[in-house]
Amino acid sequence: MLDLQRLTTTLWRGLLIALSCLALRLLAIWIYRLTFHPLAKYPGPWLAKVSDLYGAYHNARGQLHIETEKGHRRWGPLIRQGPDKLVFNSATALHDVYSSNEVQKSYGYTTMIPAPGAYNIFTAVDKGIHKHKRKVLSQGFSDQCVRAFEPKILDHIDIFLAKLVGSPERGSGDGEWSTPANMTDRCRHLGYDIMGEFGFGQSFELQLKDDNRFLIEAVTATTNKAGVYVQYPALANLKLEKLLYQRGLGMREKYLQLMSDLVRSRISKEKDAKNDLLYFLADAKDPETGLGFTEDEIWAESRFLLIAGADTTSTALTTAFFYLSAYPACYEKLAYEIRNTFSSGSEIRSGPKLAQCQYLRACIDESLRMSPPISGTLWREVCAGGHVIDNEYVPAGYDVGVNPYAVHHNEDCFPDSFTFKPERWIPSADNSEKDIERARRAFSVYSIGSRACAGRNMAYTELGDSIARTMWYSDFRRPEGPLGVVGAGAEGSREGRHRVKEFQLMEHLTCSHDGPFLQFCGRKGLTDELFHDRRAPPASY
Ligand code: HEM
Repeated sequence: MLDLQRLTTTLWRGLLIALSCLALRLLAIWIYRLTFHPLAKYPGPWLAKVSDLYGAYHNARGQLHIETEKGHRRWGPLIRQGPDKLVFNSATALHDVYSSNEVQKSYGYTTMIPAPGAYNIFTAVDKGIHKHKRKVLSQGFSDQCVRAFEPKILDHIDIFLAKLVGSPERGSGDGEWSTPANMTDRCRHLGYDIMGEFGFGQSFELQLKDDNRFLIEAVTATTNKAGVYVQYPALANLKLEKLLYQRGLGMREKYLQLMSDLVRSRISKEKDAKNDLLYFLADAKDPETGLGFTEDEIWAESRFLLIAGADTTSTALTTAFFYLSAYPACYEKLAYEIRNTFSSGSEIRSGPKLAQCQYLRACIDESLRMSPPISGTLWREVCAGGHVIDNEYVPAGYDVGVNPYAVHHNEDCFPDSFTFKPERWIPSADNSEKDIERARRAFSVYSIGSRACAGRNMAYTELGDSIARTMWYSDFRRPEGPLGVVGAGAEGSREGRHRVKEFQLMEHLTCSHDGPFLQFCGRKGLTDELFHDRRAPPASY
């Protein structure tokens, strides 16, 4: 009995000593990080200086972009946002970081690798591996490939519009408005269907039926988890997703199965059956080395491409609908441009007429500036020898970056930055070429340099066609009442969520959002061609 008591006391003592040692070690690390650490002199939130928990916590809550923007306003253009991380806020820093050879993608990206060696173009930190992947994949993103694919994009957009307008009768222009539709859902379904076809030669048919709509929840769970681990890579070892994203991860199994079936069935088809991305992945070779992709690599790329292409573009489209419905003068100006440039809806496709719609392009860029679909800092690690960023020397081994949301709301680059002003992208008496050049230099929605977005051609084609065709065939507006403000900031909310004309993004790796709800009304005599061959669009919404 006495022995048992003694044993318990010894165990408790041991535990207490172990905990005290751990606490002391942590304290010593924190004191070091706050005082002697090479980045100790930089300002920033206290928690960020001592631990990456700061970034993980705010990312999990979808608000790290907002905290970063607020941080710059409080502490200036250079802040410490993790024990080993610096975030800058200027156009010069943007170019110094992302166009430089002295940095590489940060270690955090490797937490997204599903199995050792299974890199994709996005997660490959090694510059040589990336270069090979980029060369092979870029062939599938060429202008020529996107143009060849455009008729498919247009088919999906016409389904999107037919379902929004609802019926050909509503195209009578008699002011009968559709029931409000949540544009987050509609644009996601459109974006995934287009990407299914572009990537794998097969639509997921999210617009038409709900069988595969679980994909969106599965991808969201994946990006939410990845967003946290990129901020705090050590957390990946704890496998917290089993606790935090249980439902989404259940969906993930179904998603992996669906993707795996898709990839297998596509690979087994004739190689040149269609010019989709899988064709390039399966068959194209690096023009210099003659090397292609293995089946594992194809698998890793296709999973990434779905997220890269569908999630981002659908957020961009939703955002454009939000701002156009929030700024009636911009809506009118765009409607005028589209309705006076084309003579029929089917004429709206890439070509000289669409290219001449400069207000359309300005609206797209301004939406992307206001609410970038990738709003988080894209961390880069400084390579051996260190690197000078915006006149600041950063030693090797530290992570650096510029936050797209913050730099897009830097008043030196974008005056009146929280107002949607497409005019800032167009030369005029009030807006010189120099002003536009300054804005362009700080525009980082697709990032810049060798790791910049490979699919921006495709994104602009999808966005331009969707918005122009919507403006051609229909009018849209926000409904009265509470539905009319879904997705907007609210007065009285915490700072950063308080702007009623700003679309609210929850930043993870890509972004989640809700709304806006919109009503549609077909333009008189114009919607018949939309409903041609689809008299009864399935009423599955
Ligand atoms: C508005 C829509 C889009 C936005 C805002 C966007 C943004 C970005 C950004 C910021 C990056 C750099 C990521 C990093 O450095 O970690 C990126 C990379 C990439 N994006 Fe996009 N993207 C969009 C659409 C697309 C589309 C439609 C595709 C494909 C069909 C695509 C394919 C890629 C690929 C392959 C990369 C990796 C490039 C590399 O590392 O070499 N993106 N994108």
